Amino acid sequence: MSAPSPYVELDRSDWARLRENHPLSLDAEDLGRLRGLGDPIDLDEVEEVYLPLSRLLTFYVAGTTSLHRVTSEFLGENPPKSPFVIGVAGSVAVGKSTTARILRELMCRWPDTPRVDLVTTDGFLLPNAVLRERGLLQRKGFPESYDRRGLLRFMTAVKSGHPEVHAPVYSHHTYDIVPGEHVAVRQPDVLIVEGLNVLQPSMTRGDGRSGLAVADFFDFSVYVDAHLEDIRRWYVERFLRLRQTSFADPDSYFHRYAGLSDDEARETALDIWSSINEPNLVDNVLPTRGRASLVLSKDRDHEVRRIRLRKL
Ligand SMILES: Nc1ncnc2c1ncn2[C@@H]1O[C@H](COP(=O)(O)OP(=O)(O)O)[C@@H](O)[C@H]1O
Ligand SMILES: CC(C)(COP(=O)(O)O)[C@@H](O)C(=O)NCCC(=O)O
Repeated sequence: MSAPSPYVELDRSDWARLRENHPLSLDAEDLGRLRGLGDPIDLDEVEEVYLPLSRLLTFYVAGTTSLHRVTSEFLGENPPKSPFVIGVAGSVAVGKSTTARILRELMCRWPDTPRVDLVTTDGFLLPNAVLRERGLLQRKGFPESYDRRGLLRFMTAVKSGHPEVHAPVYSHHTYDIVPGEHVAVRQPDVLIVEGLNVLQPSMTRGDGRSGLAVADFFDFSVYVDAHLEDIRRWYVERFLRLRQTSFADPDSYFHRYAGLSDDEARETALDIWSSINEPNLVDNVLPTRGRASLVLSKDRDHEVRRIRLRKL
């Protein structure tokens, strides 16, 4: 007998059947807008992987809403509407942002969840000046490089049904927090929170914190998974592509990399990958995979091949 697991595992074709003939309402143009740089996702994948997931999520939203109603009736309260919160986790360069954007687009087309907001946790990174002061500039993306208390306060306010909650904004272009800018979250039906570390357990009690973690506010979570060697390759390929796009702009923090030859760019990307992103993946991100409600496993071509859904 195989070891008991809280997950049920399906291959893509079995999972795809769970779509139950629900029509796909996205077209190639929508997908072009949602796809991240270098992500080859096609409409078949949206139809076979993300459409069944959005259908499952509508059931979860309904179930969670009734559960909240029961609690409110028990307490004799009439609390403000609390959004259904979905966390999307995984490595740098695995394609979390594409997953999050597609989920958003599909979920807002279901009748019960027309308002879906998306927030990325990079807005809660500490500004470069603070990272520098704390000796953390080479640790961007590690749990300690975030304003974790700020992120927790944000989640608590959103979940409490606060009419308007603000999140700071990060720019990949300037590689820093954008001063004075924010995104506003105004009581959506669903909030998707995407980021490397969203499934991290709470900070230790010794830090004098509440013991709560961002993930405690999730109603559902997705971990986007792939083999480390594949993600490393995707990171390097994206870095090579960024030379022609983002890095080409003189205002880009990475502009100094725009003129690198292919070999030099590959070497630089591998250096950043192996000194920052791979250790963070191995030490902090991957260990949280077992906390996700759903794990999407990609093959070497970026295609989702296997789906694990938590049933316990
Ligand atoms: N240096 C960069 N300049 C511009 N955009 C970037 C840069 N690095 C990453 N991005 C973009 O930021 C988004 C998030 O990237 P990342 O954190 O690696 O997560 P993922 O690839 O899993 O979505 C992606 O859409 C990616 O294309
Ligand atoms: C901004 C990030 C830390 C991701 O943040 P997230 O939204 O996942 O919290 C990451 O994309 C990043 O830029 N890492 C720094 C190392 C690098 O340039 O690859």
